[in-house]
Amino acid sequence: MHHGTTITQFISEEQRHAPGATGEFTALLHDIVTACKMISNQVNHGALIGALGSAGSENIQGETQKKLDILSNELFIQSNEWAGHLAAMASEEMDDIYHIPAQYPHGKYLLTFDPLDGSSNIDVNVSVGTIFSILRCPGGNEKPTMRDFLQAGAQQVAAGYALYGPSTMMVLTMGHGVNGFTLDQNIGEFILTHPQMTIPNETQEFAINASNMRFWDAPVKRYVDECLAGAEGPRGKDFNMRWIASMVAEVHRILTRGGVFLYPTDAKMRAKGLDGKLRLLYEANPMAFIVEQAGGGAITGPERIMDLQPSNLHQRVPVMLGSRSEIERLQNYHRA
Ligand SMILES: O=P(O)(O)OC[C@H]1O[C@](O)(COP(=O)(O)O)[C@@H](O)[C@@H]1O
Ligand SMILES: [Mg+2]
Ligand SMILES: [Mg+2]
Repeated sequence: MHHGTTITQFISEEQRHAPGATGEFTALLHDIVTACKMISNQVNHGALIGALGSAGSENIQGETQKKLDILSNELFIQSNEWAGHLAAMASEEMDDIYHIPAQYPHGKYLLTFDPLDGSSNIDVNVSVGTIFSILRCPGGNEKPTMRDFLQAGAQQVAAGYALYGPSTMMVLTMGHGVNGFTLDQNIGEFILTHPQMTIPNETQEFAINASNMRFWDAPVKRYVDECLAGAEGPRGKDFNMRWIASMVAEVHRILTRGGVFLYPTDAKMRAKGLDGKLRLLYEANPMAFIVEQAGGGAITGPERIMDLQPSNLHQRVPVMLGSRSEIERLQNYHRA
């Protein structure tokens, strides 16, 4: 019986055609895959291993950390620090960059990650995920600094996410389209189940946290109002709405059946000195890379996310992503 293509086979096959590939990148992705399998295992066991609930601490963004946020962060580090592919790492759950300990060899890549995205959903047993992005380290691997991480999203070498839902999936781009893999728990391997994922251009589904409606800027208000007006409104069609509060699950839905996801900035955030909710380096950029590689668009409102020059590690940005024609419309509304 043919079991299908494993993620390891898939990555190795792609790298075989990459000029100058040393195997370092392939090995790095392998370690990331292993980390996600370990996190999947912890998330699946939930209350059985006492993993639910809050850890009683806060991250640099002032958000309460869940036990599984911290555990996932540790698993990601342990799995990726030893092999010599990385110069440094950065994570939502760590204030500063993580230097590779001196006893391990250093490599040429940088890894940023959100170890557990949507963690407010953990205790209610709704889908969560892991998001990651791989960059080259421009300053060499001897003394990487925070500045090495401040690269536009367009510089990403690869990006992906793991989704811990009814099944565990890994969705990956290495800059040649987007492919999805499903974890076969019996053999412990991700198998290619969703080759060449693409986002339909048109859609009738949007996702936004409407509890913030009274704080929205005019272009966002206009867009949502027009969707809500349905067949009788200017759009001439009815729209459906979803809000999971796990960006990974929202992006996965959009990759599967189209749609748009909006987490805009608003008056309430600006009053707190924030530019958005989602983080540029380990949420917005990797998701923008995946969405664009699947034929969709990803903007802040007026600008393409992957063109932004980051100014700090935990920078937040407004995010609008999904079906291309809707993203173009939203961009036009923001530029009008
Ligand atoms: O709770 P809100 O305001 O609806 O925000 C939901 C958003 O927050 C996030 O959960 C942020 O990620 P973290 O859980 O990693 O902090 C996104 O995944 C999601 O889209
Ligand atoms: Mg997150
Ligand atoms: Mg998180």
